[in-house]
Amino acid sequence: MTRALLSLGSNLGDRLAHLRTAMAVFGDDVLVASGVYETPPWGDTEQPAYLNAVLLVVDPAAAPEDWLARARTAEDAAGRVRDPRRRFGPRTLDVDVVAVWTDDDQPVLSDDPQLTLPHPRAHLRAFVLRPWIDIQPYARLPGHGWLTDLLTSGPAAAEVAELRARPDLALESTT
Ligand SMILES: Nc1ncnc2c1ncn2[C@@H]1O[C@H](COP(=O)(O)OP(=O)(O)OP(=O)(O)O)[C@@H](O)[C@H]1O
Ligand SMILES: Nc1nc2c(c(=O)[nH]1)N=C(CO)CN2
Repeated sequence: MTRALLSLGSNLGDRLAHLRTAMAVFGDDVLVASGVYETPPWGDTEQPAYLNAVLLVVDPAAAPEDWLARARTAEDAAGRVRDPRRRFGPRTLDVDVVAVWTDDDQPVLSDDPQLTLPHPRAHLRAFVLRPWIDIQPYARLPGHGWLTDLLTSGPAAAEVAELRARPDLALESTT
């Protein structure tokens, strides 16, 4: 199992620093990082705006559950506190495994509640699909088709216009 698309989100504290914490945890396995977008809160609207980005990561030795374990490591490193009473509530860092592909480019499918693949809400989220198409214009979200179609006529299409690119907030530090 080698490739994964990860979604990063932060809306508490130093949001960019938290996204960069995730970059650091995945280190050399980051093949491409998207640009950063400022996005209105989805699912639970009474919270601050998020910064969102995605990473395409590659590790020939990583099983799907390894990506999830490393996502949790990144969230913990950013000091995430879980509030079980608030499902889509604010957080320093959220790292979701959007999809995983095998060496021979087959999507990994799973209905395990601990690691559902692809992520069951990815197709509903402009904050995942919009940064993703920047780095993989011809990608498909397994089970949901082309990103181009999802962004133009899928359930998240109307939200795309609410996202704001933040080229001033690069994930990869140039200094
Ligand atoms: N593809 C996936 N990526 C990340 N977590 C997943 C995935 N599939 C299932 N999970 C499980 O979801 C549980 C809740 O994760 P988390 O607290 O990050 O959810 P959330 O961020 O509030 O909601 P969402 O997953 O919709 O962004 C975790 O215990 C994790 O094991
Ligand atoms: N814009 C935006 N909204 C969210 C996000 C996120 O990353 N970005 N993450 C959530 C956690 O499930 C809930 N809502």
